[in-house]
Amino acid sequence: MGVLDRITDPRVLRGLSDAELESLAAEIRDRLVSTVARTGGHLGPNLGVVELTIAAHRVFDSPRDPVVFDTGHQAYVHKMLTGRQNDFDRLKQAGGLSGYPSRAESEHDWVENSHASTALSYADGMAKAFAVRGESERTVVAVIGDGALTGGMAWEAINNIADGPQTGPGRRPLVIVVNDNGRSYSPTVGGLAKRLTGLRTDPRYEQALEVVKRTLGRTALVGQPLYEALHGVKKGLKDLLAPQGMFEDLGLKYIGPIDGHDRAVVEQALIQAKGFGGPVLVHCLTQKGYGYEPALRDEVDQMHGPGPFDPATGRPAGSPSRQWTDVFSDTMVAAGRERSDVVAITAAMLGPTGLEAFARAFPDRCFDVGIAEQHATTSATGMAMAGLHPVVVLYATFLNRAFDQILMDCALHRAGVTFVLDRSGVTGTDGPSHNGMWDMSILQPVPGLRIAAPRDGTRLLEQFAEALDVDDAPTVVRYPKGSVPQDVEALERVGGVDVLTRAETEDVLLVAVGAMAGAGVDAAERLDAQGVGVTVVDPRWVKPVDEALVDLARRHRLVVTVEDNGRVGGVGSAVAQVLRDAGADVPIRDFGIPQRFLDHAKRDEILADVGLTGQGLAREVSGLVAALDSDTEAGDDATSTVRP
Ligand SMILES: Cc1ncc(C[n+]2csc(CCOP(=O)(O)OP(=O)(O)O)c2C)c(N)n1
Ligand SMILES: CC(=O)[C@@H](O)[C@H](O)COP(=O)(O)O
Ligand SMILES: [Mg+2]
Repeated sequence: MGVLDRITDPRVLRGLSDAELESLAAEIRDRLVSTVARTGGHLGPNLGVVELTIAAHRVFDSPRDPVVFDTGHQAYVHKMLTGRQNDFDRLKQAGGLSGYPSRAESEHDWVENSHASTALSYADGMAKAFAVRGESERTVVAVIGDGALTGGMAWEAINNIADGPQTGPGRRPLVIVVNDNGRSYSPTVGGLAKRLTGLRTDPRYEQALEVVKRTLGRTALVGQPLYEALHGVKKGLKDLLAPQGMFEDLGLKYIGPIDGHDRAVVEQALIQAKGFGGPVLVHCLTQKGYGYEPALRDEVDQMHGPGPFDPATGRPAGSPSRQWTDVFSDTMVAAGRERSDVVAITAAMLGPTGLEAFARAFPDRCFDVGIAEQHATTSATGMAMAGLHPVVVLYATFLNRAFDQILMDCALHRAGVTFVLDRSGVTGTDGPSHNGMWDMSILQPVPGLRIAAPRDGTRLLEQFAEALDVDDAPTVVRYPKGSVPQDVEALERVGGVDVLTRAETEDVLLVAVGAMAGAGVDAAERLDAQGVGVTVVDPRWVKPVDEALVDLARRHRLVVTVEDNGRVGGVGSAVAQVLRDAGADVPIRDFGIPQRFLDHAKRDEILADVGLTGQGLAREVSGLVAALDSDTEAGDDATSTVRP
């Protein structure tokens, strides 16, 4: 039985010897590599926080002292130390452990969403609550990466935290642990990163670490006295310790920089920080992928989030088929060659969004703004105002936080900005906050904005080109995670709508949005075998709704829409509204993702579970047609049965 198996509760950590703690760290790393090699997941980030997570759980009393992880992708070690090590082998599997903290899994998990730069705000709120409740002996710990620190919300929180009372009954003990590994996926960008990274590249960096280590190790001081001691000893390195000045100028106490892989030093720093009793920032220097050579050697992203891989080499297991992202990557490079006004913007996700090739080909026309989707949107609007056609490439779910910028900055100015949303629809194993299931709902009210949902790679290329030709309104092109399907050729085009199948009878008009075309065609074949005639169409541009759908609808007994987006306020709702406004009295039923947060599982498992498959759709539509038939026989109003 190893040490890890004995950790039934984080308090057990306090009784371990240094040797046992060393062994524990090694066991955790082995478990991380062996499990993630099978399941896929955030290997690099978690290898980088083994020591600091052990230290945090030895010094603080979770869950009474909340330990909050920004983004949460680096909480696997926390899960192992809070009694879930034996469930770890089912990481990210349906019914298994979530890849992020989960309140349903453990009282030690406070925050479960995985959108970056939020931890300090949660922590600020918790610290304020403890002060109001007279529980200022509780300390809130927030672990935040250098990448997440490039998100604006983190600075809104720091502005508040630094302003809080440092002592007395209303004090708010809050320890910010900056896990600074110098990277998001790729090296972290921006002025802040340069100040933080400056430490690593300056030859006096080792001296700084040594100074802090000696001071921490030698003194029994805590709180203010320690702080003075540290400050005084380091003042000779003041210009090197730029981050210290930056945070202190804001009124935030700063301890560091320290070696985030030296557990004893991290513990001493946390003990001193805890003793301070107010808000303190502990700056840990770590390496993403630490302790696993293939990750450290991975120059792309230090195995930030690999799929299954060979643990001996770190190389991917199997060869992935062509992904939607690959098609976009090639399309974007071609567009860059054709038009010098086309530029790209990424929010710290150059690789995952397929922009690396464009960045290599056009280094001066590709901008990484850090994890800052709101800034990306309005900066792109500025670019469009000044004569460029910017392409902002995000995961669909991360667009949510830039809604006001899209509405009030981009659309209000009719700016020709193109948003490319990868990971739209159900993503699956990354859990509820990563599904791209809201974009075609939240963007419906945006005046002038247009949305394209390509059904395959060829249409992605076509519709992206059409989007680039729009210079007086924001355009959106959205596609899902995973392999790009075989092309689905159209029989004809009616207005802007592609007709994909025709039948002898025009019973059902099935409007299949984007990647749902395959399921729509499959459903049509199944229904045809039951004698139900289905015309499947792909609207291509789903906003605004193409008027051609009205005439097509009038020729059928029933209209069905299907989209890889939330049902509420989605394309189906918009089509129904257009049909109503046109007086097209045809029953309509819309299919989409139900309005709930989806537990993690594979994309196909979830799509089957919510009925967004050919089989599921055929079953539902068959029932609707049968209801129409019985209504017709009974002479009832045919719409009474199927109107939503
Ligand atoms: C709002 C938002 N944008 C983008 C992402 C995608 N993302 C997940 S982790 C990550 C990098 C985080 O870097 P850092 O905070 O330094 O943590 P590390 O992985 O280095 O431990 C990004 C960009 C996200 N989760 N949330
Ligand atoms: C934590 C985070 O937001 C990203 O790392 C995300 O998990 C990547 O998702 P993909 O694996 O779909 O690229
Ligand atoms: Mg980082």
